[in-house]
Amino acid sequence: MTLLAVTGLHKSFGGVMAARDVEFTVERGEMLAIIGPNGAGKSTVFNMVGGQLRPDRGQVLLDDQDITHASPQKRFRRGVGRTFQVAQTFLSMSAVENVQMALISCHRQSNGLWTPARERHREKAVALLSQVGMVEAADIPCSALAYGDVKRVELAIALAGEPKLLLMDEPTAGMAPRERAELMDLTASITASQGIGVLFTEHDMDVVFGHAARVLVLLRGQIIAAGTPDEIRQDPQVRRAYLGDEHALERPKGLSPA
Ligand SMILES: Nc1ncnc2c1ncn2[C@@H]1O[C@H](COP(=O)(O)OP(=O)(O)OP(=O)(O)O)[C@@H](O)[C@H]1O
Repeated sequence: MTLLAVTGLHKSFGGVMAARDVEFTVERGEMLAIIGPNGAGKSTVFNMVGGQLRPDRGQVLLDDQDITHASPQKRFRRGVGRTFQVAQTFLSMSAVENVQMALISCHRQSNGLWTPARERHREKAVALLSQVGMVEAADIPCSALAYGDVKRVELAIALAGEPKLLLMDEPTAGMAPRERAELMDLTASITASQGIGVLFTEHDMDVVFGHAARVLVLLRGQIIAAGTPDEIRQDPQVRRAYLGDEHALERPKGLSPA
């Protein structure tokens, strides 16, 4: 069964049609990237899947269940996890405490329990940090970690919710090129092995073409192409959309779409 099925999504802001008739699917273990020039509608589509925006029309199905009008919290409980452009960790808390907090919140145990908070879910939190290669930094405050390491902790936090679908909003923003590839390799191996579907937006074309199984290209709210990275690279309409530069999608680094 398809994990995520989006059909006929429309959203307009006043006279601006930010998304029109957007349709796509994400399978278990698949990484789908949404790309497009600035203002193409990527955030709008992303936020309609995450529940931050309500579509004017259309449907979002997760595991065949209609979540079109569910709140972000309800989607989270159904298995939609999310990471943000700027990492959302508590900087004064250690890496493991951040993951423990996420686990406590997932189990809705914020108060009234006998176990001191610092011990709750510690074992599970350490296991999650180990998955993202951060176990040795478990007791270091996030404020003292390199940004790339904070992003790994954030991935562990997102995994604490045991998502079926992970939404990643520009996951590598602000990171050095090598760290970007490492974070995405890690994400790909964890999500593929656990059958988690990933939907991500990204401006770095190395990340997109190096890590997405499929790519969706938006232009003025509409999908103009969908396919494998190779298919997208060869698509003439996509090439035109990127600055009219036919080599734009071949550049090794730092593509800035129009
Ligand atoms: N809350 C809003 N109110 C009015 N217009 C909006 C709003 N959000 C988005 N838009 C408009 O909808 C269109 C799509 O915007 P969106 O932010 O989804 O694009 P994007 O592809 O994510 O762009 P970027 O790459 O710059 O983040 C743009 O024309 C934008 O100005």
